[in-house]
Formats: sequence, C-alpha cells, structure tokens
Amino acid sequence: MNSIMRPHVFINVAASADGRISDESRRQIRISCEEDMQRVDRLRAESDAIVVGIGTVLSDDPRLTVKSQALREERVKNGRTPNPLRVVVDSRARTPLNARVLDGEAETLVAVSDLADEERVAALREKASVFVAGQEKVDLRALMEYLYSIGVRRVMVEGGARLNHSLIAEGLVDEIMVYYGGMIIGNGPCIADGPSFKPPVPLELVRVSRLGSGVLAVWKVLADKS
Ligand SMILES: NC(=O)C1=CN([C@@H]2O[C@H](COP(=O)(O)OP(=O)(O)OC[C@H]3O[C@@H](n4cnc5c(N)ncnc54)[C@H](O)[C@@H]3O)[C@@H](O)[C@H]2O)C=CC1
Ligand SMILES: Nc1nc(O)c(N)c(N[C@@H]2O[C@H](COP(=O)(O)O)[C@@H](O)[C@H]2O)n1
Repeated sequence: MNSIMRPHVFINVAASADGRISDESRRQIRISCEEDMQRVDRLRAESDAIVVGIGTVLSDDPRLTVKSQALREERVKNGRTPNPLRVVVDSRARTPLNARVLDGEAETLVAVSDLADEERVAALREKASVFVAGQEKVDLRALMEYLYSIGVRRVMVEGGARLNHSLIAEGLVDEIMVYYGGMIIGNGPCIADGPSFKPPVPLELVRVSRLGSGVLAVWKVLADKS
C-alpha cells in the first residue's frame, strides 16, 4: 500500500463480553459504565475529529460533542474549538437534515461518494461541509489525507461495525480501544463487521485494566500501515 500523510487514527468501541456493539435491531445499547463514559469524553476532548458511519447516525442519532464543560473550556484555552470536528462517512448523502450531527453545536463534515444525489448534497451543504471521494463507497484513504491537509492530527473513530471493518481493511487504524461491559448480547453487529481477514489482523496488547464494572483493553494494530 502506498503511504499517505494521515492523522493518528484510533477506534474506540464499547462491546459486550461476546464482542457485540449493539443488538440485532441495531439500536443503540448502553454498554459503557459511567467511568467509561467519562473516559470517552476525555478521548473526544483530546481529538481533532470524531468519525462515524452513516449506519451509526441513522441508528443512534449521536451528538458527538464533548459533554464536560470543563473539557470544552480547556480546549478553548488551548486555542481550539470547544468540540472536535464531526465527520460522517455517508456515501449516498443519507444524513437526515434534522440529525443531531447537523445541529450546529460543532463543525461537521459529511464525506460522500460520487453516488450521492446532487440535491441531497446541496441541502447538506447548507448545514455542513461536504467532501466527495470514491465512486461507490467513500474513499477512506482520500478522506484521511484530506483531514490531515486541514490540520487534523488525531482522529477518534466511534463506529460502527462496518466502518470499523473498512478502516482496518484499508490499513488506516493505529490503535483499537475496546471497553468490554458485563453483558452478553447474542446476535448483533460486532466490533468489525465484514468479510474475514485472511490472515487475521494481528494486534499487540498495549494495556488492560479494570474500569468500573468492565474491562478496558488497548490494542496496537500491527498490520501494514499506510
Ligand atoms: N457500542 C459502541 O461503541 C458503538 C455501537 N455502534 C452501533 O453500530 C451499529 C452501526 O454500525 P453499522 O450498521 O455497521 O454502520 P456504520 O456506522 O459502520 O456505517 C456503515 C455505512 O457507512 C457507509 N459507508 C460509506 N463508505 C464506507 C466505507 N468506505 N466503508 C464502510 N462503510 C461506508 C455505508 O453506507 C455503510 O453501510 C449501530 O447498531 C450502533 O448502535 C456504533 C458506534 C459505537
Ligand atoms: N463508548 C460508548 N459506549 C456505549 O455504551 C455506546 N453505546 C457508545 N456508542 C457511541 O456513542 C455515540 C453517542 O454519542 P453522544 O452521546 O450522542 O454524543 C453513539 O453514536 C456511538 O458512536 N459508545
């Protein structure tokens, strides 16, 4: 793979003990304990951009903002915007115009592909920036290069399952943080949904710790990096 200039990219995800990130209805499930939610808020505050897939926007309607006022103020003190840039990977420009990511609380970039309907893109441009790359799916390497070019150096990916898989498949992930909550979900999307990696993507365990009622594992991705 040709190397590109791109930000440091990490995935943060909350999973059940059986590795599921929601149930078969794909509706959001609260897996994280309070301590983990605070850790996630700090990670957001330390990031320049938060990336999610359109599946996550349609299922969860997330805000993707920093919840702690103190952390937002600290960012501002350091010359940054109160919240990181929100990025939605959305090939066909399906982000609803009333989605919380378009609420103006933070800047938002919607990444679409050539498949996106022009009228939908024009409507999104009223509320967000739009980046176009890729014929069918969004070209994730081009997106990461673009984010780097606008000064983004640290990207937090908050799912979902299919976007995580694609980013790992493209060699665009450096680190994966998994909070395992004390529950079994059964059927549902897993941490990375897609065709089997052959061979499996190797990870190195960086650290593991008990957090609240669950376990936090931090992994470094050892596969070829771009
Ligand atoms: N427990 C947790 O930490 C989290 C759980 N979730 C859960 O994950 C589920 C959503 O995950 P998914 O349905 O897999 O949707 P997703 O959020 O991964 O979005 C995938 C969609 O993005 C679009 N896309 C455009 N370009 C793409 C590319 N190059 N690669 C991959 N996708 C591309 C496609 O339309 C694709 O179907 C929900 O159930 C949500 O609740 C989501 C985030 C975090
Ligand atoms: N860290 C974490 N723990 C859980 O238990 C979760 N269900 C999620 N989901 C992610 O958080 C987003 C919600 O963000 P807002 O609170 O609306 O800002 C959701 O879309 C998932 O990406 N995460």
